[in-house]
Amino acid sequence: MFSNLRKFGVNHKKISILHVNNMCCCKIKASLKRLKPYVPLGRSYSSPPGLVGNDIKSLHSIISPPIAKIRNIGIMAHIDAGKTTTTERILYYSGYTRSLGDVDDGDTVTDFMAQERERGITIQSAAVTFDWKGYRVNLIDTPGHVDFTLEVERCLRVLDGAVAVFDASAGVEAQTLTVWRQADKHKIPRICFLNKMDKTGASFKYAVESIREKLKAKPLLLQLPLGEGKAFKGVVDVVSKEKLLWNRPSEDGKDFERKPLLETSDAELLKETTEARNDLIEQVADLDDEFADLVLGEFSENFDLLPTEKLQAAIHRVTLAQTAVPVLCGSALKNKGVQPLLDAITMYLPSPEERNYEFLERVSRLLLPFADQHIEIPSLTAGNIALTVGLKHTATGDTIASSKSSALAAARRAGREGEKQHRQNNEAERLLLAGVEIPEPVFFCTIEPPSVARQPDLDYALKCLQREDPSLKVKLDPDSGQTVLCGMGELHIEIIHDRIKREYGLETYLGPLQVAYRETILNAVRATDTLDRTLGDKRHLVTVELEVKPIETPSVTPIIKYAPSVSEDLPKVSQEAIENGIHSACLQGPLLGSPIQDVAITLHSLIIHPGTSTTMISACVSRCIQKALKKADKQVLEPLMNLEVTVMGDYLSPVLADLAQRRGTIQEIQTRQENKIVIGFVPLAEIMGYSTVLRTLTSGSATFALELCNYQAMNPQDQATLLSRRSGLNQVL
Ligand SMILES: Nc1nc2c(ncn2[C@@H]2O[C@H](COP(=O)(O)OP(=O)(O)OP(=O)(O)O)[C@@H](O)[C@H]2O)c(=O)[nH]1
Repeated sequence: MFSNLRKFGVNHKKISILHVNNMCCCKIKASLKRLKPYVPLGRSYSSPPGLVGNDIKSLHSIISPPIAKIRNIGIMAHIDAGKTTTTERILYYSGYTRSLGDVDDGDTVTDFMAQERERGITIQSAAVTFDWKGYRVNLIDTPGHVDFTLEVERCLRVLDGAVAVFDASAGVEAQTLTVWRQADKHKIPRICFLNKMDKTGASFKYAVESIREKLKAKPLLLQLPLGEGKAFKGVVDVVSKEKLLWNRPSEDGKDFERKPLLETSDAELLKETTEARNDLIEQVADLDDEFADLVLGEFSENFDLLPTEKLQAAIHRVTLAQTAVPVLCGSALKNKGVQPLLDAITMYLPSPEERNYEFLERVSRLLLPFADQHIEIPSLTAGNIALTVGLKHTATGDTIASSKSSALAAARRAGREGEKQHRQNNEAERLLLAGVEIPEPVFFCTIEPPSVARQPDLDYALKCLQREDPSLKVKLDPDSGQTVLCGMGELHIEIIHDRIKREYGLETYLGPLQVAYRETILNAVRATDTLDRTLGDKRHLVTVELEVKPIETPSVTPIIKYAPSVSEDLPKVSQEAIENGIHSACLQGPLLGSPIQDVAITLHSLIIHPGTSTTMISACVSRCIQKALKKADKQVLEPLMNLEVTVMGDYLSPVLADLAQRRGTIQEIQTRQENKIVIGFVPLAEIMGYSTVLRTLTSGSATFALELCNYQAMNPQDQATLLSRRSGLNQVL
């Protein structure tokens, strides 16, 4: 079957012009190597629906469904909420797999990287495509761990909708807030799935309240649970007033009963559901004028007569407008509630045509993703998600346009809009996908190849990994010449190290993991410098006078200003040379060699002897800034993390005592059933290896989430300790 497909790909050399909204979302690098017709790992897979023999018609129908029937969605959540398990059930019920994968057994489809299977977590997003009741769903499972936030963001920008999965016993957790904010930024319509309803402590009411309070979202309760914790056996569909019970003997949850609620047998439940439905109708009518007219007109006397389809259509519009979020519940692990979630995805989340993209592209090779398997396809219509290979210069966050001129035009328009700081005209937004916001790395360490001869191999591996993951930064230490890896967290760097070994066959050595500090100054200083060199028969002479001063508003890059006398007739090349000099000087502060931030630099005077090279101008400016910085009162800034620890009440005291020793600040302690949620801040330097300590302190019962809050000034005592500790290390780095 697959060989037929490939033959088809080859016979259709004329590659179609494509209208796609993004081509390079996931795992492109791996695709060529992994184009295998058979699936390893002993899992049983069904053929992608519709692919029978060499029936080209059916092939067309699977690769080109009508755009209204396409759903591009992501699954997002806090770590361990159950995204991968839910995805596994989705793939099974849609007929994509023939057996149920299990995160805990390490045999899921979407967590296919070795590191993901070993650790039971998602690291890289995986895309899969399946059909459900005549709809094509392109689904991306995104990671929940905070170290991989960028991976989530790069996916969100190509999605038309998302399912936010929650642990129903925990409600909204720290990372849920982060991904929710990211989805807000990309204006992604969402539905919520309260998973783990079978877990002891699961509470539908509590989880819904936390969505309302913490996410400031309006939940639309489309279902009510039938039982909670061990008693959870199904759901009530509030829209259609039916009960859905998974009490059949079949273990896999494929078969379930769907029955209308009856006055005779379910009087109490029917009453409760009718009330919930009436509330839902009122809520939707409040948000949608078209529906309000209908409800207030024909059906004002009796909401029961309101047709289900009308209510569903209104919920779809409200979801698309992002004025409310539908909420469903279930237990992916116990195989309950996943099919209604699939129905809701197709019914309430938008198709690409409802999301207003306009794209035109030409690419040489197209692949349809099935997690780590890929099938070559000849063409694709607008609104789909597919992969392309062989792009040498693109990196995560790029938008591919049809031609250089249209890309330039789009970039110009986007630039103009950026300058205006408002977006009344949405044109650029439609032409350019929002770039990903790359978080600043907070950790770094040196990395060395097994031998000097393998340095080029290491450089190549790091270059490829960086294109895939821009939150990984690589730099060269100017003093030692060593390669330095900068990443989002301990786990992030560990995984990169592991990938270099597995995917590029290089056994590298990592130096100790260090916190990425920053530096600033506390007072304004002026400095003058002259550089006078004769190289060959040419004299290079520059004299610079400048001022460096601290600024209130945080700014990672220096603010550059010119005194009027300098700016008058400064040639563009000299200006570029000056700015290069400023930027390079600010990369290495005088205290720790860390980047300088929150400063403004004013150039007061500049005398350039004719014939002086731009390199010499940059060098003189850079040296003058270094001189000024040395004279100033200096301050180390350290990364401060938002910390949320979930701990059983009995273990609260040792956790608090430990945090006090780590220079932690506690903001709030909340109660969530029998758990305490400790919310506060802690300097990153104090929290390295925290998971092991927390496990010991709480007998493994606590979990925590960390996220960069900001960079804050260290107090003089801590700064002095750090400087004396690092003075030896600075010789090396
Ligand atoms: N009780 C219960 N456990 C569940 C349920 N769904 C998932 N789990 C368990 O929760 C753990 C995490 O599940 P995953 O599916 O890996 O969660 P995830 O959100 O994909 O995790 P990351 O990808 O690492 O963010 C596993 O041990 C699952 O077996 C559920 O419905 N009920």
